[in-house]
Amino acid sequence: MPSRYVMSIDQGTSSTRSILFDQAGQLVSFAQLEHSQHYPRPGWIEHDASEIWHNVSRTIQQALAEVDATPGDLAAVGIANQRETVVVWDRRTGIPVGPALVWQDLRTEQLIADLSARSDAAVVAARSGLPLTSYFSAPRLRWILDADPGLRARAEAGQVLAGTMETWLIWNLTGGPDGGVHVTEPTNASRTLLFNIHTLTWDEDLLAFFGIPVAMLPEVRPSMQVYGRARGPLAGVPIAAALGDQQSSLVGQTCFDAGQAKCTFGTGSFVLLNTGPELIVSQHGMLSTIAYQVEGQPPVYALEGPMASTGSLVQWLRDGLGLIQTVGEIETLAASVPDNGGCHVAPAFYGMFAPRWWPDARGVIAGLTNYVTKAHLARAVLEATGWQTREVIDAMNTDAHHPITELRTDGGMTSNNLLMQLVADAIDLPVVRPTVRETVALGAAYAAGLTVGYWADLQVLRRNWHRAATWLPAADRPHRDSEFNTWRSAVDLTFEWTAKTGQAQSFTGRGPGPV
Ligand SMILES: Nc1ncnc2c1ncn2[C@@H]1O[C@H](COP(=O)(O)OP(=O)(O)O)[C@@H](O)[C@H]1O
Ligand SMILES: O=P(O)(O)OC[C@H](O)CO
Repeated sequence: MPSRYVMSIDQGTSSTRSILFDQAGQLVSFAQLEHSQHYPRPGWIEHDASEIWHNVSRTIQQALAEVDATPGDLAAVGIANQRETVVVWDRRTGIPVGPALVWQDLRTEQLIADLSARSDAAVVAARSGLPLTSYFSAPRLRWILDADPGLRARAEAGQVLAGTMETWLIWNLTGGPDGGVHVTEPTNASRTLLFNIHTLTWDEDLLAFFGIPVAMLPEVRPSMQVYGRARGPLAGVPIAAALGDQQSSLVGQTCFDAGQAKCTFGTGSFVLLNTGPELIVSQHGMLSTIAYQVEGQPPVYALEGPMASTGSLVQWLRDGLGLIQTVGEIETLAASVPDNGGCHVAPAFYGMFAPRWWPDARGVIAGLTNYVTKAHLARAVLEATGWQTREVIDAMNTDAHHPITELRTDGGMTSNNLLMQLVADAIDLPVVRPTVRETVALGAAYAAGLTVGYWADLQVLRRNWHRAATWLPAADRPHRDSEFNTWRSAVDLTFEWTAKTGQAQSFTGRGPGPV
């Protein structure tokens, strides 16, 4: 009997989902488990990699059980994962040597400041396509090595292994200490600061710059390739693709052509623009990254604009301020007023990411009068996501040769129709939501299914994509531009505040200027 499904494992920042998709790209079963977030000190965020692996195993079993499927019903499994989070583990026991350090973790700020001051620091952006910030993996790996005196020697001897989440999961899925395969692929490798995006290899100079022994790093394979066959609950199923979760949603949205773009609006939000075979070096604070690589083919590149604080602000209104009971309530509250009442939110809770890369900036609410109510504040929070998206899209359209003509969207925030309209207004482009919302998981399923021939080609996948709703921009452009400029002035204050007061944990003094 032909295989009925492809499984996708979406290992995200707050939860893990295992999902089965059928040939039409429709979701047929779904299992999800959250894992703990550990905050041992201000700015530190850790995950327990063993808990995550346990959750992966459980959700696989639940997703299969929901439709009475066995591994024999699966053509392949693909993995999409939170990027930049790193874990180091013992090759012989499979036990992590410490917590996984999460992509939002800021503990390496001082290390970054020291490295940035070096005369050879320019090599980092030139080879990796990324600015030297604490967002990416290498400084965290260095921190782990420095924190444990015996660890470097064990790493050099190949006794401990390092990886981002897809590497950890593939190693465990293929047997762990008993023959596990230690691999990564370019979408994840290109987020480490150690990977040369021109040659698609670990870069000797970058390894030396960060002091990372290559012996602990995984082998880099294409994003779409059979890495091995699973053992355990997926026994025998080919593990046929891995993609960083944001690149995975680009694939799930079938943005296969240069000029196609998507934004995933979640805790943070991420715009990716497919730039085709062309590696574009941004002059405006965007990241150059790999979109995906099919086995035997050159990579497809992308420009990316990550925004650190979007959905997390909505959670803050709920949990920090108690202004709403559920995140969904923000829409009704914000829609109860026609505008922001003069108030603007500059969302630098974890610094500002693209296009500014101001790690030390902290949030500002500007324009307060006693006319401003919680409804205005709620509206300003949603607008802040729209304005950040506009900054990113404006930058991409200046850098890229194929301008963005519409934005495909997914992620938890897209259930908010008012937000979708505010984003369309802000970017002055149509915003589209597809019928299948689990596009991160769908992308990894598509990638794995393509590898094993479950789907014939990209054209078949394009036909699976269907528009559920479209928001067109409102006409009042002069008013919009004036509001955007006012918001930008509020964002400028976020840097000035820290510069003048030294309020951040470790103020590095890096601010306005080239990335
Ligand atoms: N109706 C809504 N309006 C605004 N924000 C929302 C809404 N529903 C969910 N969110 C936000 O979306 C985020 C969760 O989205 P999700 O895609 O599941 O995130 P992640 O993958 O980053 O964990 C949360 O930060 C939450 O505040
Ligand atoms: O797991 P998510 O959806 O929060 O995405 C995290 C990103 O991959 C971080 O770069």
